[in-house]
Amino acid sequence: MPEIAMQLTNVSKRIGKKEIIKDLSFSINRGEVFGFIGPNGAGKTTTIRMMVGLMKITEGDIHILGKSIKSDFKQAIREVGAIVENPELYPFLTGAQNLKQYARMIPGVTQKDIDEAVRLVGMEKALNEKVGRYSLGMRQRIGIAQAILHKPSILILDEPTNGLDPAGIREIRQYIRKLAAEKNVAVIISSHLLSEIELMCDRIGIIKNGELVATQDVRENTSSTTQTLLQVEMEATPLDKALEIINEKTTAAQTNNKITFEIEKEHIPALISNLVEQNILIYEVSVTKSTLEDKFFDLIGENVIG
Ligand SMILES: Nc1ncnc2c1ncn2[C@@H]1O[C@H](COP(=O)(O)OP(=O)(O)OP(=O)(O)O)[C@@H](O)[C@H]1O
Repeated sequence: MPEIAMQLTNVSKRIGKKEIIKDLSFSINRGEVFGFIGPNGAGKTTTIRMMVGLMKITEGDIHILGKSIKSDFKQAIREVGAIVENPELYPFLTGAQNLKQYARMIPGVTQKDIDEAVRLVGMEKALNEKVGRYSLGMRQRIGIAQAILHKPSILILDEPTNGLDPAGIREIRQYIRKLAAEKNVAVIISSHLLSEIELMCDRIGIIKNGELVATQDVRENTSSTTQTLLQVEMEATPLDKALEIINEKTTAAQTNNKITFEIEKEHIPALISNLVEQNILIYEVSVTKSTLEDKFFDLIGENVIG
């Protein structure tokens, strides 16, 4: 049984008369990377601020390893590491000096803990350079190292990929996955760009207008049995004839000379050879996976993918 790291139960937030978060309930397991996705203004930051105790919960509760953030705040928050705004770092100090300085404020943190955090975010090499010379991605990684110095069970990152280039995003992804796998940390990452964090996450929760619209297992979607959209550009062939030729029960749609088949990946070779055997001229074959983005788009009903 996976251990629940964080449980939100009917969490609502009202500011004045405005209901910003509406009855949010979901849980995140240890060792899991959970993407919290939604368009700008959906309520991600508000939810995260409640998760880390920066904002009061109007109704409902959040439990961290079983401890209520409302009634047992100290015990609960001990298990949380977070970067809610940009990590606060001194640009004129080195990465190592920044971490030492920060560690001084946390009782019980040793040099060994610092070294371990540095290893986990892969910052050993640049540790003695001034932070002012770091790339944004490197700063993020030092920020993550800071946030995990006290060995929390949950790491919460609000929009960690904001402003990062693809290489920076790839690096963050790598270290976040490592943290979840090696340290059994539950990682919660918010973003309005699904494409940027899809590959980091085991599961995503989609929020819109303060409500959780859906949660979706990301792994499920990449399994080999997933239906694939196969677009074939061929000489003009009526759809029903094409379907007869390929001898497969599939859903298909036609636009001009292009037919898009929805089939399982393992059936693609047979489909193509059947067409070729019937002397149908094929000009182009391309695969568009039935991606999470399609699902996301269906759920949100607007393009917030970036
Ligand atoms: N203090 C406040 N008073 C009134 N309304 C607020 C307050 N804070 C946030 N809101 C509103 O609550 C909604 C959710 O905001 P929030 O910042 O949580 O969204 P978000 O999903 O994090 O968006 P973004 O990606 O833009 O940061 C928005 O409509 C925002 O205007």
